[in-house]
Amino acid sequence: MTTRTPLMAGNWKMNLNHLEAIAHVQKLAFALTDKDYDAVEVAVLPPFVDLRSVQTLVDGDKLKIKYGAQDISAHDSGAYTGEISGPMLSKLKCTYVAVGHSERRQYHGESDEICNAKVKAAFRHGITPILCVGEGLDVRKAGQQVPYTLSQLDGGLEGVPADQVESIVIAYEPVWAIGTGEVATPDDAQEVCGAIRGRLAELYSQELADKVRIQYGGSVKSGNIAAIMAQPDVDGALIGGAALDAEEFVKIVRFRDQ
Ligand SMILES: O=C[C@H](O)COP(=O)(O)O
Repeated sequence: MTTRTPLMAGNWKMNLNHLEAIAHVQKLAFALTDKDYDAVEVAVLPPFVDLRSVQTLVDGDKLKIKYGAQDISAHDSGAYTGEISGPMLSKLKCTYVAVGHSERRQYHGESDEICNAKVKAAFRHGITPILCVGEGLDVRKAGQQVPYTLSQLDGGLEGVPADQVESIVIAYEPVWAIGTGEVATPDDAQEVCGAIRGRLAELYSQELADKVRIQYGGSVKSGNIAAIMAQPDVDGALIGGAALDAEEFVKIVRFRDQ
């Protein structure tokens, strides 16, 4: 019997300016009820430039919605033009930060070593990393999705102690399913999410592995979320496109009603 609270996190990617962000979070706040928040943790990951506006709204209206960033610098300060540090995100009271999203790995050359440094930077400043892992189509076609993803997991967690890892969130996002409309089957999601939990048990302990939330991400919508959430090792979703539509995101949060 799991006691893990599902985490539904909307990764807005490079969408919604700060004014649109306010309107969007207001729509979510209007629709979501205490019953929703009791059942599911709800978070949004807006672009950096929206975070102060979202923080002001969440603080001012005492909203239960959580928020976080889409990336974090591995460094805490200094001559790193364009980067945003852990102390800056922590000052904005970010609960979460995505680390190693496949779009960061693909377009910004983020290696497992960089992701590992970013995981450590997040923990250093009291922010929970959502470490993203997952294979591309070539790896999936070769049937190597489990070893490939576990190797990313190992790299991302290198040297991270158990007392931090027990609060981490892992997002399994098969790259071939991101923004393509191609959803992994519930069995595909379970295969890799189950393997991730198994690996956490090997690296740390079964007790720790049972605490860690593992999300699925990749073309999640209200119509497919219930079957994915029915899998024993899937504890939520990292939602891209569908999170930009407030009504659709709320339906995903209410996956139990589907
Ligand atoms: O972070 C979210 C994932 O990349 C999934 O994006 P998507 O729901 O648009 O496929």
